[in-house]
Formats: sequence, C-alpha cells, structure tokens
Amino acid sequence: MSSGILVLNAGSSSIKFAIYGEQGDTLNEVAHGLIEDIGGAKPHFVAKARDGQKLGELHPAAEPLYDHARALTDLLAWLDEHPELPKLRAVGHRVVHGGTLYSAPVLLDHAIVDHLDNLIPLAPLHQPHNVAGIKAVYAIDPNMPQVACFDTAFHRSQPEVARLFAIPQKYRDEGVQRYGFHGMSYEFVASRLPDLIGERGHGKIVIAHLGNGASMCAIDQGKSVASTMGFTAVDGLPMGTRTGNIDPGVLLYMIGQHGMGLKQLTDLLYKQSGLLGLSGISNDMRTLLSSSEPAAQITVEYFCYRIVRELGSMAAALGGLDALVFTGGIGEHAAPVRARVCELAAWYGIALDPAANEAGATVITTADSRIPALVVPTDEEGIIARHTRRLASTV
Ligand SMILES: Nc1ncnc2c1ncn2[C@@H]1O[C@H](COP(=O)(O)OP(=O)(O)O)[C@@H](O)[C@H]1O
Ligand SMILES: CC(=O)OP(=O)(O)O
Ligand SMILES: [Mg+2]
Repeated sequence: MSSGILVLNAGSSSIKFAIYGEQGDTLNEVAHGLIEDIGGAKPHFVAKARDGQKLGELHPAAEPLYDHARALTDLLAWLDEHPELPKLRAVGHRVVHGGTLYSAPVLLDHAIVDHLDNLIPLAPLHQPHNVAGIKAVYAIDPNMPQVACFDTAFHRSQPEVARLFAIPQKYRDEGVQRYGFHGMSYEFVASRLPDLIGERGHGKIVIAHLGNGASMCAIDQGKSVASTMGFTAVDGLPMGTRTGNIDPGVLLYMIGQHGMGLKQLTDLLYKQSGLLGLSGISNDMRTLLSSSEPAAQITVEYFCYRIVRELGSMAAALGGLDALVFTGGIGEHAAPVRARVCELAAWYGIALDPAANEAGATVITTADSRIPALVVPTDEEGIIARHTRRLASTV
C-alpha cells in the first residue's frame, strides 16, 4: 500500500474529495467522490475509482444532524476500511478566501486556522465549511499535516489599480479590496495552454470558469491581471443563485423600501438570485437549456450576454486577446452556451466551428479564426494535491 494525499473541497452542503497515491515523483488519482446533502434530509456518500467504477456508497441517517464533521468522520472511516487505498500522509483543502496575507498555499497550524476563521464574513457560502473541514481533520488526527490552497492566492499578482475600490483609505486598510476567486482552476487551466496552443498560451488569455460559481480571469504570461470576482464571490457574472454584478443602489432600495437587514440581503444576493432568481425555474444550466419556457431562455441569454460584456472588460485590462478558454461544469459541457458566447463575440475575430463545439473538441473555433476559443476541463483537486504534497514533504 502506497502513501497518499486526500483533497477536500467543502461546499455549503457537499464535500467533494479525491485521493491520490504517490508513486515516486508522480501523483495518481485513485479515487474521488462526493458527500452531498450534508445537513439535509438525504445525505449521500459515493466514492468512485478513476475510471468511474463505484467503490463505495453510504446513505447515512439524517438524524441526529448529519453535519460536515460527521461526513468527514465517515469518509476517514471508509478510507480505513479500504486498506487497498493509499494510507494518508497529508490532507489538502480548498479554502476560498486567503485575505491579504496568503499569496501561496500554506502548511496549516492552529494560529492560521484562527485567522481563516476571521475571514468567514468575506465568503459566507464557502469559508465556514472550508474551515470546518480543517478542524474536523484535526479533531480526528491532530498530527496530520494539512495544507490550505486559496482561491484568492492566484490573483495576488494583480496590479494595484485592478484591486482598488474607490472608497476611503480606512476601509481599504481593513482589506476591503478586490481579491478574485477560482484561483486553482485558473492556475491549472493556464498551465495546460502552452501544450495546447504553443507560444500563444503564454499570451493574453481570458478564461471563463463557468460552474455553479462563475467568474472570468484575464491572464498575461501566466499571471492574473484582472478578475470579474471582487471582494467576495458574489461579484461579476450571474451564477447559479448569486446575482453577480449589481448596481449597489438596488441594495439601498431593498433596505429603504423593503426594510431588509443583513441576513435578508445576504440571502437575496447569494441564494435567491442568479439563474434561479431570474428564471424562477432552476439554478441548474441543464434544466434551463432543456426548458422551452421564455423565462429560461432569457436567463440563458442574460448569462451569455454578461459573459461577453465581461470579456470586453477583461480584454481591455489585458490590452489584447490571444485566446478565450471555457472551463467549469457549464464551460465544459454546455455547448449552446459556448456557441452563443462565441456568436456574440464574433467581432473580436472569434469564428466558431459548430461541429467541433458540439463534439466537445479542445479547440472549438475554425482553423482561420483570428482568436482561438478552447475548452479545457479544470482540475482544482489535482492542483491542491500537488501543492499539498510539496508542502507536506517539508514537515
Ligand atoms: N451536460 C451539461 N450541460 C449543461 N450544463 C451542465 C452540464 N453538466 C453540468 N452542467 C452545469 O454545470 C453547473 C455546475 O458546475 P460545476 O463546475 O460542477 O459546479 P460547482 O461550482 O458546484 O463545482 C450546473 O449549472 C450544471 O447544470
Ligand atoms: C468561489 C466560488 O464561487 O466557488 P464555487 O464555484 O465552488 O461556488
Ligand atoms: Mg466550483
């Protein structure tokens, strides 16, 4: 049995995980899985081998409350019951917010975890669960080396002008500035581009990470120069249930006319809006694409329209555009969304190849398209595993 790394990506009601075995200098994914509906009525655990074959499944009781700590206990117990899987020697976590302090992954200790706790108000949908995952592993094995990889870290290279808000100094001193998220996804996808499109891959690239959370990033020579997400992961593109960019005057109106307080506004911005709020049907792009309801159609159109508006902003920050890249669940699988974005962005010199797009090819533009558009599946867990291994080797 080899040694291994566990990667945890804890969301509000789910934990995605992946287990990697170490063979010499290489890391191989041996299993991945999902615990979903944590805190809900029907928690469900499933683990699969790399080829998709089911390795294990549990339907834990929802009572007493099946929380993140219990979910992790079940995951670690399941690993123990499978001695053929690698024996864990480190755990890597996705942590959404690293504030101003962390511009790279970090080997955790209790003082750092306390600091990450303090960042919870900046990412209420993600950070509490990321930190809960770290604490749950400490509770089970206090000596397990743990590494945090931050969504924000990749964007710390942005120039000051891209990070500023035009607000008084005292608030900026508190860390009220633009951060950017989905950093592991951008790091991974950007690292693949030189292999796929040669020298151009080091140029001025816009990556659209379109998942349940969605953002875009402008990358020059492998470094982030701008992002659509800002202080929090609610800015920029509309998402499954998040508004994206919205006139702050709307919030003042909600406070003044509807008497909304902090909790109601947070719910409105993060949970009731986006694709779900606009369509009134679903936050799931698959459901919207298969619906003939006009509300579903205008929602998909709005999503694509906002992507193309932000593409202009990202290209302006870069001073040019060498390639457009789609990734994330929607970016990788929703051909009609990619087609509509490319159609609206045709004037940039993006010429869609409809057959390549439908077939899920890597390059989805024609050979003579001035700017190529690509689809590159992301691998946030793989990046976390690599950083975790590197830092855990220093313990
Ligand atoms: N085949 C598909 N066609 C269209 N949309 C898809 C498809 N598969 C997944 N999606 C969409 O991807 C989104 C989830 O993206 P994902 O990156 O998995 O989310 P998360 O941010 O939770 O990791 C959902 O809106 C889902 O509908
Ligand atoms: C930062 C963010 O939006 O993450 P996710 O896509 O996992 O919701
Ligand atoms: Mg995501």
